[in-house]
Amino acid sequence: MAATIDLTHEGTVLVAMESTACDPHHTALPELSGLSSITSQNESVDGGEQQLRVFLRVRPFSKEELNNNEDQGCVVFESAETATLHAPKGSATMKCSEKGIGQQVHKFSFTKIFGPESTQAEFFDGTIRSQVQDFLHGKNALVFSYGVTNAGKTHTIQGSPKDPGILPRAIDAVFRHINGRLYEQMDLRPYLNSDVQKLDPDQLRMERSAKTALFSMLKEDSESTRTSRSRSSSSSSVNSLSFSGVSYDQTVDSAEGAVDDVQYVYSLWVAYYEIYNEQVYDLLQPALSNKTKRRAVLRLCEDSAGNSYVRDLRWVNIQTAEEAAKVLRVGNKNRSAAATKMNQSSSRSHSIFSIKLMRIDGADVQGISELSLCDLAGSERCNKTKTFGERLKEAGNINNSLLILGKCIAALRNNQGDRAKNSYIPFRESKLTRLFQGVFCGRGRASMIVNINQCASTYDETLHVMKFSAVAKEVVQVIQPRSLESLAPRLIGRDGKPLLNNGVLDSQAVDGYLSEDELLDGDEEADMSILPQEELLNLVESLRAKLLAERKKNLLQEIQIRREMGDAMMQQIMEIEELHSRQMADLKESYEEKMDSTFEMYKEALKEHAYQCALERLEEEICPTR
Ligand SMILES: Nc1ncnc2c1ncn2[C@@H]1O[C@H](COP(=O)(O)OP(=O)(O)OP(=O)(O)O)[C@@H](O)[C@H]1O
Repeated sequence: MAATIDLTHEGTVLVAMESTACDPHHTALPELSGLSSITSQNESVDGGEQQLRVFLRVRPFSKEELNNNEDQGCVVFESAETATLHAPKGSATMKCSEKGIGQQVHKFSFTKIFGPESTQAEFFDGTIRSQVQDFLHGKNALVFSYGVTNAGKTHTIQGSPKDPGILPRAIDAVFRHINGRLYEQMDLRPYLNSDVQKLDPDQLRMERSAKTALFSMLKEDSESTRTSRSRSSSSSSVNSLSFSGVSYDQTVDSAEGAVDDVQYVYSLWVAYYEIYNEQVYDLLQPALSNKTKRRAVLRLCEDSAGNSYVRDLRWVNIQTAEEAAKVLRVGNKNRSAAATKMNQSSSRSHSIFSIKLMRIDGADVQGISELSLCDLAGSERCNKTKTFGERLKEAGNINNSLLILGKCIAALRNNQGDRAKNSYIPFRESKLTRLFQGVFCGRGRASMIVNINQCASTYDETLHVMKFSAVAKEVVQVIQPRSLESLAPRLIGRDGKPLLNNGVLDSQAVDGYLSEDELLDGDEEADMSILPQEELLNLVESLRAKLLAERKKNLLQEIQIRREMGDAMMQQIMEIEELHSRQMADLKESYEEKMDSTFEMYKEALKEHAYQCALERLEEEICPTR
């Protein structure tokens, strides 16, 4: 079989197959059985280039899907890295190919494919386990799952209590590595993008009580669940997810933890937030008021090095894997409550669970690394969603952020083909891509998980997802080697100014340091409606004054620009006029020359004619005389 893949500049992939001699009902993936080794291809720890790792996970059919005849052999596994999609009858792809547009069969390759029989443990081992190891050694990592609704994204990332996904497994691996070497105080908290804030005793007290309050949200919940459980025996995975069910081969983690980094103790902090309708919400902050259930909108800002971070995001210090599970449960609970309030499905937002790990040596923080797991919203397109009112805005925003993600990936891929080209990458056009920018630009390693189902009814959407992933797989990440200084984060005090750095006051850092307020983006919108009335009036007044001043400035600028443009145009007109009169004079001269020469020609011709006539007349007169 031969196949050609043509990547167009819009980021679409055209795949042409010359033969389709594969069994359309073949879904087993023999090469994948017994998979337990860590994928080591394309790995680089200390900088260098590597391809973006793209993993395909295909979920099994549910009973209802099998009853509804959804199994039409749409997905065929060719090898552990290659799969083909076969358009079923009735799909838009099939209809197009019957009209001679496009192909019925599309072939895609991945870093690794995980078929319907693959277990959660196999998936973790074969995908992000190596990234978790890098994270433990100070590297940043981003994992994001992409696919249509109901394709298995949440199952892959969170899983269920009995069958935990990559997130609980990653946290378990981290605690196994730490192996009791925990920094038990909570006085070093993540700050901005990759700095650390030293909390004073007051702040520490507040931090502790905030953590207790956070976990008490679950207690209330579990009491109400207990009463409701007597009514319904089924409990959702959201409320009962626990990491205790994690079981896999831990020898690698324990061995590595025992050998290196023994001098360090570790402090672990987690945050859980979502991006819905292009607004960032903290999933660990309860609604602002019980009445409106309005949530605070968080701002996306940048530090002095241009790295994005979510301002006022709640970071929670965790001491056990069980505490991390609790944080996840609180976040899931707030997420589903907000979704119910908004009459929205939680799968319409992008949710991000971030883990920050500080390596502490004595009194110094030696390094901080971040692992983020992002469950993207379902990637189905507008025509399939109920596009009215809020839903239209929501669908537009989801599609837009995924579209921008696609554009960024395509631009990254195009730029690497021709480095001189260096075309614009629209990271700033969506919140999601602003957050991912650092990792895509070399501040860590990214992996993409592509989740698909095999249903015939969603074939066209699945094909779209696969095309997206084909572009992503072409991206080569250039990982920046981090110098020793940049490994040590700045330690910030209560006033937001740098404290001691390795025991010495860094005066240069103090001078060059911008406080968080100074770093705020001017163009960033916040949810103003949450401010009290008086503040809003003051804000309106100051904005009005600013607007008037801006208008005046703009008017003066406009007059100046108009004058300059008028002068420039007049100059141009005069030049054109001069050019035209010069051309006219040249033309006149050349026509006069031509006229003179024509006149001379006619004169010669007339002379010749008169001479001939005279000769003829003479001849006639001479003959009779003879
Ligand atoms: N690998 C798998 N093995 C068994 N069941 C799975 C697998 N993947 C997904 N499922 C099941 O399929 C259903 C849909 O999965 P899931 O909720 O994870 O989809 P999703 O892509 O996150 O959807 P949404 O975008 O709506 O959140 C769930 O019932 C889940 O348990």
